[in-house]
Amino acid sequence: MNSIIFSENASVDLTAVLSGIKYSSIFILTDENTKEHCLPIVEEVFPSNSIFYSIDPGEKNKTIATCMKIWAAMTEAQLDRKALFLNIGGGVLGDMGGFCASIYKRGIRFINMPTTLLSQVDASVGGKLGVDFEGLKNHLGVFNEPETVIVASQFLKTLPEKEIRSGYAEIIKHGLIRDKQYFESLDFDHWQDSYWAPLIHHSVEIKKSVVEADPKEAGLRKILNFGHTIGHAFETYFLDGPRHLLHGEAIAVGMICEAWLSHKKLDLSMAELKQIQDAFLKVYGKIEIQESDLAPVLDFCLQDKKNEGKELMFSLLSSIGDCTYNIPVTRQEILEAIHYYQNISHT
Ligand SMILES: O=C(O)C(=O)C[C@@H](O)[C@H](O)[C@H](O)COP(=O)(O)O
Repeated sequence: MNSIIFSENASVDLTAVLSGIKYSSIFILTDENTKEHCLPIVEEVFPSNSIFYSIDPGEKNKTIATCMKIWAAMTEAQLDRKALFLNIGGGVLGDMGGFCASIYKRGIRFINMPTTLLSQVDASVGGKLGVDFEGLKNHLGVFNEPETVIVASQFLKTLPEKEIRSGYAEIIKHGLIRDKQYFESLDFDHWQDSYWAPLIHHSVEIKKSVVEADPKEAGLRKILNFGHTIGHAFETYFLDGPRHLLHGEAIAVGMICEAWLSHKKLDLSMAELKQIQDAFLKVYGKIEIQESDLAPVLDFCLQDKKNEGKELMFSLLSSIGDCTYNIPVTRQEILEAIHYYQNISHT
């Protein structure tokens, strides 16, 4: 498992990390947002021969086509196998940059500096790397750990509220799957005023405990995917259109639908289902789903990585704080879950 540094000062900690690694050259990947807002925070640290490369931001650019541009830039810069790759960005950039580093000349070392709340509490742990393919989320990828991850709270100040809210969904998920007390300690009415450092720390601890027990998702790690079968399907379906959803917004919908499935198929009580849906609706409101959305969303669920053969396998809650995996769910049940969501009254 890689080391994770919780940093109060990104420049100081990056300097310390780089001075402990021998490398021939350093390739720094940013996107157009982090180039403007985050790179200046650490720029002074890099040697004069560093190579900087920036990509367009957003999930729609998490593709092999973008990887090919990155690999071309690495090749043009003549990076050798002792080169070091540094990702400064959110989950999309970290997953894709780590993937590029892992494939280039059969793999060079990389460091992650996650800059969004989402990537600090989620992608910072567990080495899931890759890209979307033919519209399917993370369809191509590998497991590979960075040398080090530097989680610097400074970067959060550069984010719009919508991005923070997106990351908050993964924090809520960590409570739901592993720690009821954590879930109940969250203030859904005033989530914007949360003190993020302890939440990031605790979420990382929860995720680490799961990943350490099952690094390659043979079993237990599937609980981290709660809300993601239906959530990823909505995220993918809305990706290019005007109803585009951030990852956290999509999995918030997914977690309400999958909480309903948990109530129907496992022991999640009606009271806890209501507690969960109220929490998400307070923070994310409700999205409009039309009948014509249902068939394509169901088709995307068929491609989920947890499925076995033709069987759709979900991670569901027995109660808040307790998640079980490999629960078969039918297409009809998914439809019912989405109908449940559509019919919730929310003002
Ligand atoms: O780390 C994991 O394992 C997770 O499932 C965490 C998820 O929150 C994360 O979004 C992950 O990238 C999803 O992976 P996928 O295997 O469903 O593509």
